[in-house]
Amino acid sequence: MCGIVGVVSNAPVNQLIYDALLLLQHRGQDAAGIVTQQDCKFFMHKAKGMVRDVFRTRNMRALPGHSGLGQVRYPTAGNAESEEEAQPFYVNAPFGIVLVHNGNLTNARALKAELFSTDHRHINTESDSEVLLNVLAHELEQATRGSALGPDEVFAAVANVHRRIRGSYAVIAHIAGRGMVAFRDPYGIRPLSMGRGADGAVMLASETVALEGTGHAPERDVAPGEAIYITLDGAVHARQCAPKSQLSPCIFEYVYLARPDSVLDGISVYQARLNLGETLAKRVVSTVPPDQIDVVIPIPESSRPSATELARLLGKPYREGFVKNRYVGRTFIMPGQSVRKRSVRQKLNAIASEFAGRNVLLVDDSIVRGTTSKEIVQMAREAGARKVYMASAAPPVRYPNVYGIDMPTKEELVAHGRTVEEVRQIIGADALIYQDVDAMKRAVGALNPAVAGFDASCFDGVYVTGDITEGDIARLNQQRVKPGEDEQAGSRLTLPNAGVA
Ligand SMILES: O=P(O)(O)OC[C@H]1O[C@H](OP(=O)(O)OP(=O)(O)O)[C@H](O)[C@@H]1O
Ligand SMILES: NC(=O)CC[C@H](N)C(=O)O
Ligand SMILES: [Mg+2]
Repeated sequence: MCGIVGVVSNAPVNQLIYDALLLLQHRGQDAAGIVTQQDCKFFMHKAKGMVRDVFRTRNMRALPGHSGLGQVRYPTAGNAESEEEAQPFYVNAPFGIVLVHNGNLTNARALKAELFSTDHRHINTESDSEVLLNVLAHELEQATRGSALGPDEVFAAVANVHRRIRGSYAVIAHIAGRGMVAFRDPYGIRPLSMGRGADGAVMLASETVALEGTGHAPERDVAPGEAIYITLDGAVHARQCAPKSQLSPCIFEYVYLARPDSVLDGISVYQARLNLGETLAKRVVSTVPPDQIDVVIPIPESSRPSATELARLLGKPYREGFVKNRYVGRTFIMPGQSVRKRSVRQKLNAIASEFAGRNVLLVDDSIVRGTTSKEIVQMAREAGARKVYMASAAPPVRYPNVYGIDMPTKEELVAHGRTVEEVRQIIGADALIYQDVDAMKRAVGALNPAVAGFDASCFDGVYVTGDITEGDIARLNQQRVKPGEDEQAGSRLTLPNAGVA
């Protein structure tokens, strides 16, 4: 996951995009970028780092114009270390296009070869998003041979993009001097919503929190397979561009990725987490007799809604036993296991009085590598807890994700190939209670009957696009550039980071 935003307005948009990116920071902490457009020229600044660190006043001043895009990156393809892979990406022909992408293409390598041999396009990074931009550019070029660029040509191009690319993609692209096009993959794996400001500005963003937080009333989601084309005068055109589509969003958005105050595809993330707490309560009761639990303690931040509901249903006090250092980011989306491990202790500290002599039920939204739960169980014991039970609002994470969550190999997942009892021993808890896969799908799905199903592949190994083999998973992992490898690769041309204008 990454966070993306695009806006067409009749006033300067640089601050608006910055504010929206701050509201999407939880979706990507590695790099950030903004591009604006004025008089058919793009102005861009992007770099590694969090939004606050990437943009200084001088950078903001150099982003004029009434339309633009932004992105916060959480790398899941290519090279996490590379500044060049920060988004937006730019291509000069046809028209001049910039693009931001949330998701992960599963056929990027084959497309890269095809782009070179057939379309004669050169890709200069390892990023799947640069591949995606070039496919779109090629298809726009084809669609406008002999005709001017209008909604029909844009939609024809997007239809061909759907034909060529595989995987997950929520995309916003800006065509210089013309308009902005947004589209989602035919399963709607990654989210994308549209809203409108009182002044008529149209904004697209990964989550409704970015719309609301910048004064844009959420209007609707971009449908799976649909494309929306907004011309620079603010006129909105929409068309279904995929031959077949079926709304199957990534369930991990509701479990962990999205902010609880967002509504994605008609489902309140907060309510989804409450529901998960409710179904988890039933599992807890059948595993640990309630009279053996003194207190329910959440592991901040994402588990709080589930933990409150769980405590309420068990009739147990809900207490804050861990305090989060708000200046440390989300640990799961940090690159590299050693930094993640160090960050858990930097991020969370126990309030000893909440643990001393008590049987505590710790609640987290999910256990992925087990980094957090292992540390936390130990911290609870060090703080004097008598018994430490652990409950996860999500089922065991057993399979790699190929759609934009950084879980590339099964070996790194603590529950892969292990029984619940084996995981319990590893994290050192006195009991471990996981959510059930079907119960999770029912708990979230009940909130919008229009959702056909979910991509829950990291829990059940069923990949919603239906075309993923073990070999694909291994190949996708191999294609990622690990820290340190890029320097050895050596000869890649380094282009300037900013200022395509
Ligand atoms: O088993 P692990 O590999 O440790 O991953 C799971 C943990 O990571 C996430 O927390 P994170 O600190 O990223 O964010 P949060 O503050 O939103 O909970 C998630 O909420 C779990 O606590
Ligand atoms: N998680 C994402 O959405 C990442 C987008 C893209 N695959 C990248 O790695 O930059
Ligand atoms: Mg957490």
